[in-house]
Order: sequence, then structure tokens, then C-alpha cells
Amino acid sequence: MNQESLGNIKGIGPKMLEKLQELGIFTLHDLMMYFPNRYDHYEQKPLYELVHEDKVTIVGEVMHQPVIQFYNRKKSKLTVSIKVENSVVKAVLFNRAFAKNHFEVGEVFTFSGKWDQHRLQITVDQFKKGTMEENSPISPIYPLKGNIKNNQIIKVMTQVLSEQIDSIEEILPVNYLKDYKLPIRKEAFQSIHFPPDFVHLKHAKRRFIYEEFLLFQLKMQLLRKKNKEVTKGNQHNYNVEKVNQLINKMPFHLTNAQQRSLKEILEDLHSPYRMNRLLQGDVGSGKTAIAIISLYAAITAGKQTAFMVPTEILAEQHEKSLRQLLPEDVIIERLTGSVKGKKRKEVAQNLEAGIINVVIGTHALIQEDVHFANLGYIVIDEQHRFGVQQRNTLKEKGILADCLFMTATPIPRTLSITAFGDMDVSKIDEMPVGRKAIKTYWIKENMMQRVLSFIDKELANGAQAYVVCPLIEESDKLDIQNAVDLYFQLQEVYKDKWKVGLMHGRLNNDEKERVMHSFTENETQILVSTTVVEVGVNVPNATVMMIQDADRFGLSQLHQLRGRVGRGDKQSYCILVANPKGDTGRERMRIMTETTDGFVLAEKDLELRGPGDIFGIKQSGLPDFKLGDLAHDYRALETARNDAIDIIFHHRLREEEFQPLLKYLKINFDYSKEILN
Ligand SMILES: Nc1ncnc2c1ncn2[C@@H]1O[C@H](COP(=O)(O)OP(=O)(O)OP(=O)(O)O)[C@@H](O)[C@H]1O
Repeated sequence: MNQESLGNIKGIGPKMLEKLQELGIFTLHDLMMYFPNRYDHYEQKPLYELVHEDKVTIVGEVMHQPVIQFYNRKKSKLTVSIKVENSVVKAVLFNRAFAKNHFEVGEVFTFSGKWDQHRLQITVDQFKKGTMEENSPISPIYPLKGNIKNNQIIKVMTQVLSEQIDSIEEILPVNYLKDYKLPIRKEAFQSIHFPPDFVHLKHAKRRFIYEEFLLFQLKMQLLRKKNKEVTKGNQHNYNVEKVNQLINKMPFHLTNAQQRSLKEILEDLHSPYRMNRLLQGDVGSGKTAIAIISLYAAITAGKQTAFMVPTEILAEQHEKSLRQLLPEDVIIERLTGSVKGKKRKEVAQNLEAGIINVVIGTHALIQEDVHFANLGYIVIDEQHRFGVQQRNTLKEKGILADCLFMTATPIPRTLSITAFGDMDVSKIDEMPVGRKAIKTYWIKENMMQRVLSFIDKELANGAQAYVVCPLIEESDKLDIQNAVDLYFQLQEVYKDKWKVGLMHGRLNNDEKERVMHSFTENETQILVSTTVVEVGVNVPNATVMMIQDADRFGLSQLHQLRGRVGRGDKQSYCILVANPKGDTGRERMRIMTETTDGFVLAEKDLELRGPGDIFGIKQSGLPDFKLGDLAHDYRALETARNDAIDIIFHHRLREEEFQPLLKYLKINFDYSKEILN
């Protein structure tokens, strides 16, 4: 089977060709790959099991000559009495008088249509001579667009399949088929379009799911390999001694997982290939610490470095950490939206002149007027918040710059190997020692008094608390508690005892900085905030996170918010205030109180809300699979990925049994031509 145009096929006229093109079908290959999205299944049940007004299928023998009645001039009703089991059932066909001659007494027919339990009567949509088995019981329903009909696709497909079936070549090696018990390709095509039974259909689907995952993963691995080869010559000879000095100076011992990830990152820096790595780790697992050490390593190799983060608050916080940890001779600057006028000009000039060693910033880093002298390494935090485009713009500013992407959002493995399949992945899967699991409680509004005195006790022990609300201003529609109101209420409750701060997106940058600063320094003990504190904010002294209207947040977001506490060695608490109306809201609250494992939560979120919502944006880079479902087919995806890595990195495409696959890749995927040659 190939890229032959459908125009060459006998029986497909210009009109049909046009209709097929509307569905995106241009070649034989396109047509075969146009899978049904569901199947009509005529299941024969005993009469007593049929449900009144359901669509049913009945098989019976014609008992008498059909009776026809005409009414309203052009309308007709044809009634065929049939014997089913030991009953007489009436099959009624409206306005199909011509069908009368089809029915001979004594012949068996299969009818499908709407069942009338009281009259023992079926209003027939379709009928066919013969028993169920003779009438292909599972019929495909194709996704339709334009003015093509399902029957027309079935007709074309039947014809093409019967004529071309022998030209469909297998593309997978025989061993794979054997190991995974998959049907051969031509059989799978036959079964997915016209399944003889459900078992064949299941295996055909299994085959195509594996096939599409494998083809996708092959593409990812080819890109990964290409990235390595093309970028040869990108070696950073960092100063091991200086890096070790910094590690020893850190206020804590790195966890094993941190050490392992750091080692992988440093190896990438040192290797002649461009780093394209994702550093994944649950909230508070210590990713930033690793990022800082690796930035310093690149600086000791004489390179400029950049640290890109999603919010102004984070940029300021990280700038502070960099200044605290790095030796004084490292020149650190911040470039965010709030750096303006003369200062901004100065930073831009110094970047271009190569004076600055590390610049930390937000989107401001990718403005057109920002140029680097010799950008060698970029760390991008919370990467899925930046679009693919923005990531690339920054990359392009530094020729062959190594890139480390960090994400605190636990991405289920199925998603990470799909969206980031072309990347290497390091994982920090261990928390620093001494961390206590955060205790999470779900309470109703009417228990607020108790919560407030609990917070009071915590603060009396020297700790601090966050109170998060979903929106900043009251909305009539969504009865949501607003941050400003709550701020005033809490001030009233705690009067002169504790200071309350207020943070939200509408404050200007200076105000935000001031509010955050006084919370970090424990000048304010309670921070009332919208979700701007969601990512990365690090105040280890805070032990209480109270979230208002918690059922309005997704699980991953709740987990991010909860991750703002439990960052030191004190026992921390997360209090979810919610009166969820629906089951999903209640389910979310329940899960939150049951687990603190971000990955478990993300898997649940994937189940409850689908992949798009985890990333929160469209540019997530997730492909649209025809059959494969990321939430459920993770085993197939995992297997396909391992196979693709093996095939590409062990040069299997050169082997004899992989020749059909190689040929297929070359014909069907543009990307692979140059890489595969
Ligand atoms: N190995 C360690 N031992 C003890 N404390 C650590 C260790 N590594 C990091 N920390 C501390 O734990 C807190 C969280 O670390 P860090 O900010 O690096 O985590 P993160 O993974 O970047 O967090 P987030 O995902 O929330 O941004 C910080 O206060 C940091 O100083």
C-alpha cells in the first residue's frame, strides 16, 4: 500500500474523489488509515430481554406475504409478519413499498430498528436477508464531514480493501508481532474496518495503537539523535574544583536524587552535544538548588548564562538566592518587566558586552533588543508556561546553548515521554531529609473559627501562614470569597497580634516586591494572596496553607499551592475550605487529603480532566493520536518508546528485518528523509 492517488482507482469517480478530499483523504494510505470512530453492533437477544423503544436487532422467518397499506397519497406502510422464537413479531417498514417483493414466505431475515414491546413490533431501519452471522454483525461508523455518507465510505473501503489487501506490506519486524501478539498489518486493516468479531477488533486496535506510538516515538528519538549529532562541538570545560567548593558551601547536603540529576546535567554541559534536558521533580524537591550549581559550572567555563522564570516574584527570589550562594566575583543581573529606563539599558549593554555572567529574568529576556555576547547555557523554570515559540527564541539567542528545562508540575510519565519525548529527562524523586509529610484537611466554611485559632497557635510558635483565594474581586456570578475582603477580615480578627499582607496580580511590581519581601522577612505573618504565589515561592518558615473555595482548583494546582509549605523541617498543614457541589469537586478534596504524591495526583488529574488541562495551554506540543489514549494506553506507549530508543540508538534500521519500516518512514514522514539517509 502506498501513496498512490485515489484517482487511479477504478470506481472512484471525480465526485467521490472530491468528497473524500474533504475528509483529508487523498491517497490509498490516507483512506486505509481513515478509521471508524465507532461501530454499530447488532446483537441478537432473546425477545424477553429487549427494551421498549431501544434500537434492537431481530432475526425471524417470514410467515405470510407482506401486507401493504397506502395512506395520505404518497405514504405507505409495509408489514411483514415474522416468526421469532415462538412468537409472531410484526416488522413494519414505512414508505418502502418497493421492498414488498424482497420477502418470500419461509425465508429468514435480519431486521434492525426501534422496538415496541407492547405491540411486539419493530419499526425497521435496515433489513438484510439471512441470519445475523451472515450479516456482518459489527458495522463501522466513520467520522463524517461534508456531504459524504457512511454507506459511501463503506462501499469505497470495501472495494479498495478487497482489491488492495495483498499489496499491504507488513512494516513491523516479525519478532515484534510475535512478542506482542499483534496481528499482521493487512489483517489488522481488514479487522479495524470490518471486524468479524470483537476479539479481532480489539487486536487490530492494539496493533494500530502500538504502531502509531512507535512511529511517533521513532520521530522523537530521531530528533533527539539529530540534536546530538548536529550540535557537536558544544563542550563546556567547567572548573570541577570551583563547582565542588560551591556544593560544599551549600547550607545542606544534596540528596541522592539531586546528586544524580546534577551529575547528568554536568555531563551534558561537558559533552560536545547540546543539552536538551528536562529536570522534573515534585514541589520543594530542590530543583532550584541544582539549577544554581549548574549555572555556576557553565560560568566557570567562561560562558554567559540565563535563568528564565515565569513570574516577577520568582525572578526576584532566585536573584536573591544566586547572590547569597555564588561567589562575589560572579556578576548577576535581573531583567524583568519592572527593570526599566536607564537600568534596563545598562543591563542590555552589559549583556551584549559579555560583562554579565548570569542574567535572571522573565519574558523580558526574549525581547528583541536583548543580545548576549556568548550565551552558553540556559535554565528555563516551569517550562510549560512558556510556549514552544518563546523557548526557541531564547535558544536561538545563544548559538548551541545548552538548555535545561525545569518543571515542578508532576507530569505523568505518559505525557512527559510524549510531549518531551525528544528530551533527556532527569528526575528528583526524593525529598530532602527531615521533611515531614504535609497534613491536609478538608473543612467546611462553618469550621472557620477553629481554623483561625489553629493558625493563631502556629503563628505563636513562630511560623507563618498563607491564605489563598481564587479571584481578587467579588464576582456576582461566582460567589467567590475575595482576597481583599478576606484581608480586611483577617486584619480585624488578629488585630495588633499578627500582621497581614495582601498579594495579587493587580499590584504593581514594586508593591509586589515589598509585600513579598516583608513576608520573607517575617515582618508579616499571614499572606493573603491570589494564585500568584502558586509556583516556586520559597518561604520555608511558612507552615500553614489555607485555600479558600478549594474545589474550584484543579488537583495539580492545589498541589502546587500546597507545595508552598512543608519546605523546611517543621510540620506543615494544608487546609482546604470547600463546599463542593458536584462529585468531581468532592473527589478532588478527598484525593488531596489522601496523598501528597504529586505524581499520583497528576495521574488522577489526567483521568479526571484529560491531558490538555494538565498543561493548561494549547502549545503543550501533545500530538493528536488517532487511536492511542494517553491516559489508558500507557503500557503501549512505554513499550513503543523503549523500542524506538533501541531501534534508533542501536542503528537497527540498517538491519534486514527493519527494511520495510525504514521504507515506510522514508515515504510517510518528511522529517525522516534527511536524518535517515
Ligand atoms: N538537599 C537539601 N536538603 C535540605 N534542604 C534543601 C535541599 N535542597 C533544597 N533544599 C531547600 O528546600 C527548599 C526547596 O528547594 P528548591 O526551591 O530548590 O525546590 P524546588 O524543587 O525548586 O521547588 P519548587 O518546585 O517549589 O520551585 C529550599 O528552601 C531549599 O533551600
